[in-house]
Amino acid sequence: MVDDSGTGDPAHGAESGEDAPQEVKRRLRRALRGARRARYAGDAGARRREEEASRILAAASGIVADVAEEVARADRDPVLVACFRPLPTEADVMPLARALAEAGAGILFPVATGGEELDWVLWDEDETAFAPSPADGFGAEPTGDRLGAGALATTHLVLAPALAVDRSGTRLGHGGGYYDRALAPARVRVVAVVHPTEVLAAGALPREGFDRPVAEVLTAEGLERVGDGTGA
Ligand SMILES: Nc1nc2c(c(=O)[nH]1)N(C=O)[C@@H](CNc1ccc(C(=O)N[C@@H](CCC(=O)O)C(=O)O)cc1)CN2
Ligand SMILES: Nc1ncnc2c1ncn2[C@@H]1O[C@H](COP(=O)(O)OP(=O)(O)OP(=O)(O)O)[C@@H](O)[C@H]1O
Repeated sequence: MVDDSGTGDPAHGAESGEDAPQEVKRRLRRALRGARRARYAGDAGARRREEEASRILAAASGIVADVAEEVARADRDPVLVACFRPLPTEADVMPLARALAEAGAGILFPVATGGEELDWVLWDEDETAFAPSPADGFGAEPTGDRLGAGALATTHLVLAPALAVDRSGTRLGHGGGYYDRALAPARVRVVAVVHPTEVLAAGALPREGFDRPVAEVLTAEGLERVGDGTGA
């Protein structure tokens, strides 16, 4: 039934497109990106980010211990962890990536394919060069053999970038849908990594059918379970 009452019924706004989830997400992304630039751009922002990177590493000690245990248990293929090469105003996960590599994990980074999917490259700290991605907005990405778009299905853990996460487990990314697509077929522990102010109240972010919830969120303030902690 079409609501033409003009009374402010939420269904009315949804039907006219005003509060469609994609529109709400767009507005939230704009605000969150602005807040990120204000807090993390420039010299003072870079210092804040660097100081937070060591606290992110400390907060992730349980993750590093879990991965080290998995490495000790696994007697065959390498234990893989997907990470991301942070853009200058994203939370800096590189010290954590190095710690996970030292614990014996193989670290994957996403690369653009030119299409709707991401591909994944295995990182070697001493050998792998990062070069600017040919795709807009992707930042630097590693050069090297590509493992294929399905690589997350074989990972032990995915550290996912986000602009924000809410306490029901909904993750808001940059809007490409890349992580939602990559995670759709993968039953894997997903930990989003964001700045402390980007962990929002449950329900603050709209969730659509294809949005893949996360089980945990990692910030400089700690590692927090969100939703029911299973990523459901
Ligand atoms: N460090 C890092 N690497 C990453 C990601 C990330 O979020 N962080 N990605 C995570 O997926 C992928 C790249 N993400 C991208 C996501 C969207 C757009 C993009 O062009 N977005 C549009 C629409 C944004 C909007 O609707 O607000 C745009 O900016 O015009 C580009 C890259 C892979 N690598
Ligand atoms: N599993 C999927 N299969 C096909 N298309 C998808 C899937 N998931 C998301 N999309 C498409 O991607 C678009 C962007 O999704 P969304 O706004 O949730 O991105 P995001 O989660 O912020 O971005 P990202 O995952 O790259 O960080 C959606 O409008 C949808 O059309």
